[in-house]
Amino acid sequence: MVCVRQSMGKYIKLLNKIVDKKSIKILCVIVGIILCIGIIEPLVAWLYKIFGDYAGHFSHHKLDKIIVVVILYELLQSILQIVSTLKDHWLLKISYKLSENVFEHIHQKVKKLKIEEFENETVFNLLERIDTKLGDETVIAITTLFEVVANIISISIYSIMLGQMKVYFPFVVIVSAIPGIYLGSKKNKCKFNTAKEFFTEERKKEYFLNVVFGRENVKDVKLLELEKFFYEKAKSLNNLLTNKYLKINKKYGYYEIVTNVLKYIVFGWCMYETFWMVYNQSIGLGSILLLVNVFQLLTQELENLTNIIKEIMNVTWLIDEWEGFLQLPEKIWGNKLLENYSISFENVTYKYPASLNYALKNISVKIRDGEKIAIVGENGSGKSTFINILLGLYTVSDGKIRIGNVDINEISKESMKKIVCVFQNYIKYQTSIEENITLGEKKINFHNPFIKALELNELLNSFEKGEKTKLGQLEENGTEISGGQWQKLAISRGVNRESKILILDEPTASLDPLIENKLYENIAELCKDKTLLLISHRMSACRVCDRILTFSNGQIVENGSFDELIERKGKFYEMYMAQKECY
Ligand SMILES: Nc1ncnc2c1ncn2[C@@H]1O[C@H](COP(=O)(O)OP(=O)(O)OP(=O)(O)O)[C@@H](O)[C@H]1O
Repeated sequence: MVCVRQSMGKYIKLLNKIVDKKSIKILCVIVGIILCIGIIEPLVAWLYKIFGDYAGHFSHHKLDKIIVVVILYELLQSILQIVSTLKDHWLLKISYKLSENVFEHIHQKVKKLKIEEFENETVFNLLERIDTKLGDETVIAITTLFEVVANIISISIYSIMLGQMKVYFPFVVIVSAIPGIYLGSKKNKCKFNTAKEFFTEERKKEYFLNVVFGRENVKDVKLLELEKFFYEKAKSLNNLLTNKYLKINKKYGYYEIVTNVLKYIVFGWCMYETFWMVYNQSIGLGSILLLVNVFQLLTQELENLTNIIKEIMNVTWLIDEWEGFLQLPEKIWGNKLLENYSISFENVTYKYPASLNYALKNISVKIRDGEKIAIVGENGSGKSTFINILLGLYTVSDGKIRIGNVDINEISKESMKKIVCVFQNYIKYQTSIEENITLGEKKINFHNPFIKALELNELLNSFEKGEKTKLGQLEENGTEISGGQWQKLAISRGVNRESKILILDEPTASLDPLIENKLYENIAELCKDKTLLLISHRMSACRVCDRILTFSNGQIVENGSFDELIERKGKFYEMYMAQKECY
């Protein structure tokens, strides 16, 4: 009882969050319809009994009454049909509305979540489960919740009907259904827990299937004949999951057979009693029809009740997860606006939440506002981590970071937005070229010197629909573009936004040498009003920067101009010479 009260409490809390004024109106209409159905259904069964009684003692002068009963029966059936159709329509409407509200809540929370939370697998699973299930489950549970009322009305009316034959009939029928209801809820909980426990396996299975069937992987998969390799992986995970669910079904299947047998023994007994009453003429023939009908309907209503309880419990368990999700730490922004964008790292040390090793160790560096800095180093030396921290994506606990002399944790979101980064693994958005660059913000600035240097205009002119050209394979008439062209769009996206610090992580890896050269030669002019941080594995490109920071094993091991580092003959010189020898 306490458990049910708690479930209802949580449930109402969730409803409070997601039900708005418009949904309340729709819900009222649905409740009205459901109540109508709850009353009409037993009436139909009652008319069926009256018809049976008249048919049992047929005489011509009862014909008009029989006709009235048949007409009423038909009338109620058609009304039932109409209100059922209306119910489906309104249910669909409320489903869309509530799903929208749930997703809005999820979206708002995800927006505020700290990025570190996405590193944790449990949180990631939780997010995905809530995202994909909570909307649907809540809607089902809300609508079924109102059906409880209709159910109880129907069950009460059917019980009164049965009780008129023998007082204990409704009692034994309901009691015989209780073990089934109990087992149903246990089986459901077991399935839910299994789904939760094996969520990672389910996700892996989907991933492997996507590798085999995904359009974006087709070249690799076909060329290397990877179908069998990945399909086998998906198959073995699928077998594991199927076996788990089969085991649950098998276990509860035996119990279900026993409870069903019990139910039909009770029905047999009621039938036997009814036959005797008809035989003794204490009740009419219609009562047999009523018993068959009502037993069927009553057990059906009780089963519905089980399903409703199941849905409510499903949501209750999801609500627990939802509450856990709402408790996840949010990124807290400061309120200070920046006047300049000089950067200072003092003894900054950082370790990713999921890692045992430090990605950055005791980093101290100062960068003046407007300086052009190249960041170099071996793979895994900490360059991207340095950038991620500067962008405020990850929070450091050891050391101090200041931008414009303000602690990074106190800077407003508005000011932090002026630090723009074009990541090495940029996203290829499956939208139009224009949207790829603007992402819903201001228009493409074709006067931007960077965009001019990238020859974006020439690229757009090569397509019939220019910037409106749809990219990717989501749409039938989507256009596929080359790797270098995608990179041009990614850089344009970054430089089209107003920035004070521009970070380019391996920006020219896919660009042709002519464009690349044009960018590097003019970099000082292109970024004249801002700080530039350029991560590059092309040592010669670093020549255009004021200073070079060489990262090694999470530390800055060199800090100086191109000429100074060449002269020093250290790590940078070693990497530079290694590349030079290839030419
Ligand atoms: N999300 C993460 N979780 C755990 N460890 C990470 C994560 N990202 C990076 N690392 C680790 O942190 C260290 C620094 O990685 P980082 O990405 O900063 O290197 P990088 O210098 O940018 O390398 P590359 O030149 O290959 O891009 C590496 O040892 C890497 O394995």
